[in-house]
Amino acid sequence: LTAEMLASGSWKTASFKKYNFDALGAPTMGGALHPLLNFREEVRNIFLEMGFAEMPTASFVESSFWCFDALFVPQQHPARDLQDTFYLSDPSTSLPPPKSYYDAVAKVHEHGGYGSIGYRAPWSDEDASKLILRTHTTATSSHLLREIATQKGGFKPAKLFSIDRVFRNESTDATHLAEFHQVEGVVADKNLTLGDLIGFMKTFFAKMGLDNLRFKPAYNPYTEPSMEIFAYHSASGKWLEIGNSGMFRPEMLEPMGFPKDIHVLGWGLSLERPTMIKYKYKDIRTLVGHRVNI
Ligand SMILES: COC[C@@H]1[C@H](c2ccc(C#Cc3ccccc3)cc2)[C@@H]2CN(C(=O)Nc3ccc(OC4CC4)cc3)C[C@@H](O)[C@@H](O)CN12
Repeated sequence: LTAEMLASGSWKTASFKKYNFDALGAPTMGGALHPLLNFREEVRNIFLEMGFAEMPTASFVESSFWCFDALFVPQQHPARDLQDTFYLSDPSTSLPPPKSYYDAVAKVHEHGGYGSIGYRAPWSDEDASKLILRTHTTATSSHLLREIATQKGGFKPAKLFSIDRVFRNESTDATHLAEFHQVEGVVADKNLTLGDLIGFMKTFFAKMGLDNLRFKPAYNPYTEPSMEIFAYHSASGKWLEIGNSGMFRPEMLEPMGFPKDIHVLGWGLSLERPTMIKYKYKDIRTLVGHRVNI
């Protein structure tokens, strides 16, 4: 039956086969979650079943103060250079946090304190106020930790996680983009030890199917001791670097207002690296939709 037959009236004399009401319609292609968002849900569920609460990570823009200074990252640190960090031009600066906290951070950088000799370099208010695209979700952790340390009713233990986009001014290639999703777990409680950090990571990574872990001493400005984490990946038969971790330093926690016996541990990894391995992507740019001439 066509439009012409209807218009000309020839349908009246035409013979048609019996209408098959049982015929199936054309198969419709159902939608699917993007692999990255699929894996993000898997990681979110791992944290939730470990009793962690999700941090509010909506601010991609942060001040250098919260992304670096509050974390005791020195103002001369190369990570703060233009080739590693995206700086905003308009607006280019932010308002400082409450003066008492700001001054405590400036003091520990310039003169030390809490057993630390500090960086003994002149503090720059201008550097601390510069607005950037956050280079790690640890910037959000520093906001939340400050809130926990100063909340009404005093400190209460916390288990927090974040999974969101971070931005680094890096050249792109098959495994690096100028942005990626960082996954971060943070625990604040009385007298936490390195053993607790290792225990949390063993539980977390075991839920990702990584049981055989090794830890290697590393350096972060905001954690001491710090460790890189490696896992034996049976599918590839290789040891893979799967993240970084450490115990946040007193030079960061005490200016925030934490009592001396409250320790904070943290660990982090990316979302893209495991997703690429799980879904067998060779090039990260095909994972996130950049046009790639492979
Ligand atoms: C600029 O690079 C940063 C990113 C990203 C990363 C590194 C460190 C942190 C952190 C942290 C931290 C430290 C202390 C306290 C709080 C947070 C977060 C993300 C991954 C971290 N990495 C990473 O994700 N690797 C990884 C993770 C899981 C995985 O699972 C597969 C099924 C087997 C495979 C690989 C390690 C490397 O890929 C590394 O080369 C790239 N790293």
